[in-house]
Amino acid sequence: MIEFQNVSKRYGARVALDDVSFRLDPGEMSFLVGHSGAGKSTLLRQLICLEAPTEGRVLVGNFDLRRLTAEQLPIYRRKVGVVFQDPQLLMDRSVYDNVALPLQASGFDRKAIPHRVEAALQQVDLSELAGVLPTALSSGQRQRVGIARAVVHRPALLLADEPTGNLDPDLSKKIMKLFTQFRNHGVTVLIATHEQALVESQPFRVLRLDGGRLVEGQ
Ligand SMILES: Nc1ncnc2c1ncn2[C@@H]1O[C@H](COP(=O)(O)OP(=O)(O)OP(=O)(O)O)[C@@H](O)[C@H]1O
Repeated sequence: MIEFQNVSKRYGARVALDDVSFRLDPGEMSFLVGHSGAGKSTLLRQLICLEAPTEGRVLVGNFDLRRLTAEQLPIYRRKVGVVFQDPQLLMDRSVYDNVALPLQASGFDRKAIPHRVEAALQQVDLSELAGVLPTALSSGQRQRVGIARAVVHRPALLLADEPTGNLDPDLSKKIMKLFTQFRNHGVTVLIATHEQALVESQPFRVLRLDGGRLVEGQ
């Protein structure tokens, strides 16, 4: 599903990723760990095509990210769901509207949108709160809205950057359970996190970056 081939990323003289190679199989779930500044977010940015590597190649499914055309980029992006530490919801729009937004923006069949949004909200156990504003939600609920928004396109790949960073341990476990459920439906999941206890409590592969080098999990 994902293959990094000798990927390096430099910002001027600063090396953020240094000759990183690994593969993730379809439906595999893994953690991306490492100290602050180790290169976790940089690695995720290559997968979202926010940046290109300085050297090396990133393959995702049938896509070689270096060779994506302008027409292929939005098609690729719809195959990738992204969850951030702060879900950055639109506070003046309902939960439903927040989750519907990516579908509306991509020109998804309008008649099919309600069904898709309801299915995504059901997956994160928020169906009953579809009509409320995010201001009325707890931080754990807001994060679940962010996850519903990330999966509403039914992506094959789900990336998360510190998705439990603002949550207490019980809520973190609940979020992890959701990721595991997506994995059980065949989604490839890669979660960048600082939370060692969370990583140790789960049976998944660990990719560890240290100063931009992949030192564990290749
Ligand atoms: N746009 C940029 N311009 C210059 N340097 C950058 C840029 N983005 C990242 N870096 C540098 O690349 C290195 C890796 O940063 P990155 O944000 O990927 O680490 P991280 O492991 O995600 O850290 P954290 O856990 O603190 O988010 C760091 O030295 C960082 O300062």
